[in-house]
Formats: sequence, structure tokens, C-alpha cells
Amino acid sequence: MQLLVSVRSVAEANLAGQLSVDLIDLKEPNSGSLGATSPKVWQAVACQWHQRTRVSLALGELPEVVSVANVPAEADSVKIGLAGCRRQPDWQSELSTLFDQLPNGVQRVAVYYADAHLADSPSLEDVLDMARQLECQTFLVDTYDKSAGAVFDHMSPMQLKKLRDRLHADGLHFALAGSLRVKHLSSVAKIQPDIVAVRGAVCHRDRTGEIDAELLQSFREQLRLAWKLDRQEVLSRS
Ligand SMILES: O=C[C@H](O)COP(=O)(O)O
Repeated sequence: MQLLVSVRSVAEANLAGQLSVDLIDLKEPNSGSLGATSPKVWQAVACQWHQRTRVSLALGELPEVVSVANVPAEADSVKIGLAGCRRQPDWQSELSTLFDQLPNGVQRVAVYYADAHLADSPSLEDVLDMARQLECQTFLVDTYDKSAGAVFDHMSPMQLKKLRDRLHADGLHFALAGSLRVKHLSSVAKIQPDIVAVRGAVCHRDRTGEIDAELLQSFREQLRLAWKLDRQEVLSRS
């Protein structure tokens, strides 16, 4: 299990990097669930950190992404949200065109919004189909409307566990996000995603505040403990 932390600036990326998170994810929280930071920040962070940790980029929602020309080759992966695409017939081919323009080696993340009805985004089956067709390496479940609860308000742990099994059978990594908090970690540990992705839980106030080193360290420790406890329970039952 790896920890991804979304950061909005070079300073926050440096903090997350110094605390050895597994993935530094660049994202502007004031611009929505997958809001993009500037290409200048992508470049600076990817160049500085790519040899020590993976750097992922949020590029925004598909209808507003016009180009991926500024994505640095040092980035590990990119994700593009699908809000507003549910009734757009060409969303998959538009996404495919953008993915094909990425620098070699930059991985593709498929994004499914658990609150798809609020995002007007494609269904789970449609996003799964796209992930296979466009050869995505990771499948992210996140929430679009951060004021409408956490991921578990839209999908049950059982649904997420079944999804993880399907993704693993297809050779995809599973990343789980959506206003995850310490109180959710025992459920998260049972689901066993490959990547746990957060921002709000490790910020002052809310996800638009600043990342706090102590909150980040404490969240990571709680995640480690929840994982350990779950593994012990599994072993004791077997
Ligand atoms: O990719 C992960 C997201 O940035 C999670 O943000 P959140 O924890 O505030 O929902």
C-alpha cells in the first residue's frame, strides 16, 4: 500500500517529498477535484523529485483540457477527470488523443467519480471499459463534489473491494481517494487498495488550506496501524 498526497505548490511538494510520501500528486484544490496547477510547477517538482519519488499530475476535467504539451517527461502519471462527459459521445476518443500525446513512459490513470451523478460523468462500467481500451495502468476512484461527503457515502466497502478484485484481475492498480479521514482507515485497510490518496485529511482546516507535516505523519502512522491490524485479523482467521 502506498500513500499519495496531493500538493499545490513547490513548497508543499518539498514538504511531502521530505516526509517520504510514495507519490507526490500535483493538484490545485481551488480548481476542483482534479484541478491542474501550472506547467511551471509541474516542471519544477517533476525535475526536482522524480528520482526519489513518483510525481503524478492532475490535468483538470476532459472538456477543459486542450493540450498535454507541457507535461514533463519526468512525470510518472497523469489523470484527467471526466466530469460533464456522461452524455458526450466522443469523450473516449478525445481522451485517447490526449493520452497518445503524452511523453513516452508517462502512465495513464483512469478516473471514476464515485459521485458520478453529481459530476455528470460516465458510469463505472464505461470507465472500466475505457481503462482497458486505453491501456491505463491505474484506476482511481475519487469524489467530484467534496462538499457531498466521502467516497463511502457513495460506494460501500464491499463494492470497492469487488472493484479492486476486478481491477487486479485486469492487471490495473487501484487508487482510492475521496475525503478519506482517519475514521475511514479500518475500512480502507479491508479494501486493500494499492494506493491511498489524500489531501483534506492532512491539511489545516480543509483541502484548500495548507498541508500540515504533523497531520501528514499522523495520518500515515494511522494508516500503517490500520493495515497491520487488518493483516493480523486476516491471519488469525486463516
Ligand atoms: O487524489 C487525491 C485527492 O487529492 C484527494 O483529496 P481529498 O482527500 O481532499 O478528497
